Amino acid sequence: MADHASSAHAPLIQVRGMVNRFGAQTVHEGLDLEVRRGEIIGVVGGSGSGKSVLMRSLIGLRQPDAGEISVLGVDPRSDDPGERLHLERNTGVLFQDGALFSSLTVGENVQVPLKEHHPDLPESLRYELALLKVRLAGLPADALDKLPSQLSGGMRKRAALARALALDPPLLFLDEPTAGLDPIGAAAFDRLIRTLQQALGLTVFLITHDLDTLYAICDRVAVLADRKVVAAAPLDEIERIDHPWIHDYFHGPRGRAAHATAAIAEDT
Ligand SMILES: Nc1ncnc2c1ncn2[C@@H]1O[C@H](COP(=O)(O)OP(=O)(O)OP(=O)(O)O)[C@@H](O)[C@H]1O
Repeated sequence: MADHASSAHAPLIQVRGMVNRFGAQTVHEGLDLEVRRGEIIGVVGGSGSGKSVLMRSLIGLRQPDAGEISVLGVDPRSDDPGERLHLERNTGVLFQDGALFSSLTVGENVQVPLKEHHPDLPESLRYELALLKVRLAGLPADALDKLPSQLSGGMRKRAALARALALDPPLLFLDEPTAGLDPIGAAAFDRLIRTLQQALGLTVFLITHDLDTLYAICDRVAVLADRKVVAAAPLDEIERIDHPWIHDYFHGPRGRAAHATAAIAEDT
């Protein structure tokens, strides 16, 4: 494992010159990105700009065509089983659709990573840990014994978050966590992520289309356009960048509304 992973100041994620192609289509061409320890970085970009492909490359589900990636000091596609295990144990992932096992209860879903990585844990302790994560994700204890189909969309997201937190990972990947939630549910989920990030010292890589989320909880925003990250900076800096997609996104009607909501939230 690379030594720089242990340095408190080293970026937790570093991408250099990444290329991703599907046949004749080039999705990323020379993409660079750094994610700093302890930040929530919001990743935005038009539909098809390659946000999910970027995330899949970072969690080792896709081998980029070129470039260097380091996540927690290791290459996510390393052949070394120890390095792969290190990544699996230290990253939590919340996929867009939650990706819960539909035939397992919420409690059993949360216990899946515990069983896989800590098979020697007594069953009673595994149950207690699952209960803790479910409560941490803001669900009532009785959600533990329910099937995902018996929960609302917002509760399913929380259950998936509980599973992502099962192994106490320092790094969390969230793909559109508030998609499909009503504005009040989305704002509550944003607050939950911020609270957990602060309480647990998490680093969060968060793909979103939700401008309210960006204004509410992101420390920096990375903008994907033109097949790369065209800017990664705090929102106030991003808003001032002269780029057509950034301008349309942040200064269109939805951008103005989100800005106004954030200003009101700050005043109250
Ligand atoms: N497995 C695949 N095979 C072929 N093309 C793919 C594959 N995965 C992604 N792509 C293409 O790569 C491009 C980027 O996809 P990606 O899902 O990363 O976009 P996105 O920015 O996450 O979009 P959205 O905001 O709509 O979710 C798209 O044009 C998509 O069709």
